[in-house]
Amino acid sequence: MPAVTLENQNRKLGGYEFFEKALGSPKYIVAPMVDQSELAWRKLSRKYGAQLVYTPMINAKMYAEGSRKPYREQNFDTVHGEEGGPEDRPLIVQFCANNPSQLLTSAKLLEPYCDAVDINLGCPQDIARRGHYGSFLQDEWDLVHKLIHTLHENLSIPVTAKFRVFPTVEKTVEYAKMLESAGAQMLTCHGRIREQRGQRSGLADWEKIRAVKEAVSVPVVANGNILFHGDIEKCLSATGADAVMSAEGNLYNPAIFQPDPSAIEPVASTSSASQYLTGQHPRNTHLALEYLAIVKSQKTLTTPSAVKGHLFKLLRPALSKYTDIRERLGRVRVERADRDKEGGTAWDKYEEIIEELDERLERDIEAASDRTLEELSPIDPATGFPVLPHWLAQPYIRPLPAEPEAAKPPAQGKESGVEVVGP
Ligand SMILES: Cc1cc2nc3c(=O)[nH]c(=O)nc-3n(C[C@H](O)[C@H](O)[C@H](O)COP(=O)(O)O)c2cc1C
Repeated sequence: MPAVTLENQNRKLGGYEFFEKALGSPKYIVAPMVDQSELAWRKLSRKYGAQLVYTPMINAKMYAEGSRKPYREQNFDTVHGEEGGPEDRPLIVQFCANNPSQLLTSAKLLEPYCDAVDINLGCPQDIARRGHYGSFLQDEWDLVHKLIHTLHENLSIPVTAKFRVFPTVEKTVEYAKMLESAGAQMLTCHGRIREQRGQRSGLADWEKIRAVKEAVSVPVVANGNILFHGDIEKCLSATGADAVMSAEGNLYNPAIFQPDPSAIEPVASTSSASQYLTGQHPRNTHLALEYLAIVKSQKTLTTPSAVKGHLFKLLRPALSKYTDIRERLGRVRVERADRDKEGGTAWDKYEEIIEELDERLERDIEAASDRTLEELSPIDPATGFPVLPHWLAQPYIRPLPAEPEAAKPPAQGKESGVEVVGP
């Protein structure tokens, strides 16, 4: 383990100094997302207003084991200079780990390419239970302390942590204080408990995030319940947090952070869609084509599963109407040879199909040209949220589960829970 040098400790920014000087006081943050917050997506998100982006979670054990070279290449490409390069900053690299020395080995390898290293303490999935990481470390405070403290003592850049809340405010606050005392220089608080996952995701609890923010001195990022642009300010004022982080909202609409300057004044009536239409909702086919152009322009390879995942989420509203296109997109296969060529023929095939979809959307837009966006966005009685026209990027809102946890009214209005499909 490398020694703690005075030079390291002196150079290192902490807390708000780190937040302001190294990160540029970001308010809009894209979450770490396995197979979805990859370089190409980070670039698209930044173009549409994201001010800080996390890498997908990297497994520190596998990354540390140098023999598994493909794992390293697939998870952070240090060869082509794009990942962590000037266009990819500020950037936080996230690891999952349960072994401080493996974590340090991996973090040291990527330290030159990012502004901080984050530890995933929130993943609730079975894979995390089996791998003994994420939210399953919530009961092992000594280990969590050690993971954070090891990076705090030995990296030249700060360590941060992303965690889920506990069932009680008291325990949540105590945990957050422990993370801070271990050396975390920024905390991201996901306002759902470990059991809130999959169909039982329900709502994030912003009051617990507020309690954390009030209890610690380092910057706090609020995560959960951000579906529309308007939710950002609601969240910031309800939690007092320094920034918001979006995962699913960003995947379905990477422009979620951008206000729409032409938006009409929101009407204070719950039956009106206007209160949700204050942000930008670009045409989804345009976003998909823009994303593919980024994928094709890079030397860094994007995994076929990441590309497919993004296209299906972005285009979801349009594909629900044009199911023949959905089937054709689903049939596109990416051969190994494609992946090694620049771009690859599969990306061209996707483009061709999406351009055809775009022509259909163009006709639909023309046919609806005499109607306002609000008129075209009826409220869905099942969710209480508007459904925008199928050509626009928009959140995917699932009805809340009929479980008792969903019966709890949100403290701040009508924010809905979304089913979390990742860690
Ligand atoms: C596709 C996907 C992948 C995710 N992967 C990660 C991950 O790698 N690390 C992590 O800490 N959280 C991960 N998450 C959880 C999100 O970062 C976030 O905490 C959660 O989705 C709640 O935010 P949201 O309500 O904005 O979706 C993932 C979520 C999704 C939807």
